[in-house]
Amino acid sequence: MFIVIRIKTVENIAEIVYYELAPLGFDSIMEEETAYSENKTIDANLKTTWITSVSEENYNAEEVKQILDTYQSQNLLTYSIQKEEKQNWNKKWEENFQPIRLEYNEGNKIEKKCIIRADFHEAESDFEHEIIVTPKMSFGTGHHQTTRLMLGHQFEMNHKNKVVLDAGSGTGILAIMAAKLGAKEVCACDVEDWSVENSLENADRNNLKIDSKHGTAKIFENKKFDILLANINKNVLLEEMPLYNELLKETGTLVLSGFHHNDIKDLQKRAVEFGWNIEKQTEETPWCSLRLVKNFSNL
Ligand SMILES: C[S@@+](CC[C@H](N)C(=O)[O-])C[C@H]1O[C@@H](n2cnc3c(N)ncnc32)[C@H](O)[C@@H]1O
Repeated sequence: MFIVIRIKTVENIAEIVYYELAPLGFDSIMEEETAYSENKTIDANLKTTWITSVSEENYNAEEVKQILDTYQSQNLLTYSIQKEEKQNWNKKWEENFQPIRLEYNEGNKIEKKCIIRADFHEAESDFEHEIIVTPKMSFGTGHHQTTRLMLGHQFEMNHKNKVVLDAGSGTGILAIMAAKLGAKEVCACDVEDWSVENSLENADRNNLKIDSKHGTAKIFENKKFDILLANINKNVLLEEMPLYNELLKETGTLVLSGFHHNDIKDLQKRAVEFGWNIEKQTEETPWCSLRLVKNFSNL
């Protein structure tokens, strides 16, 4: 059984509250029963119902209540908490979600890099890459800033013949991109079994093979990777950086996202402790990402 929290608030507050709940084991936050049509502009000031859940075993009632009550006392939200079976609260959105088109300005030319769409959308052949996803309960459709930040790094990195790990795969979107960019072996893991299942289904949808397992990156402790992608959250990243360090080859690249601008210093500090160089840092406010490479002068 799951503890399900419904929060009535505007989009920005929902994101901020989720940022506090994620380290307590909550999965992604999604809008319940809201279907955006192509013609409807999304009103970020509209109060809608947001839903997030945590398994009953991981639920810390006191900490959760403290977080939610702080926002409620400022009239920023109202909330309810219930025990429920896991189900696809995302269904209505999933049936209507709009494709994400990743286009970049290259001098005076627009580079149409990737379209992320569902199988019910028309194909658009002018994009260099295409990813087809049915997200169900999993995170990773390109609608969130952190996914786009991760993909942005991937487009700039050489994946040819590389061994790649997508830690915290959600839909498997980053793993699928790695395979499309020429990786010779792609592994993925997630602590939620529905995400493992979903990543395998999505890889299949894109006619690709990935080795997706249930668990943290530790499940691949006997392998070494050229590229490790981890879009999770600040606390997990800080805790697992020693593990990522172990899993990466000496020439490896680590790409991280899932943290806010205010927390970037903590991650940079940790990276320096491990002798990593910051190759690139990107931001889609308030979310950030870091691309790290091992510092050869420290070896
Ligand atoms: C923000 S989503 C990222 C999904 C996708 N990779 C993307 O970039 O859109 C984070 C995912 O990490 C998973 N997760 C959380 N803690 C984890 C851990 N310690 N190890 C592996 N996966 C974890 C969650 O279940 C969730 O699917």
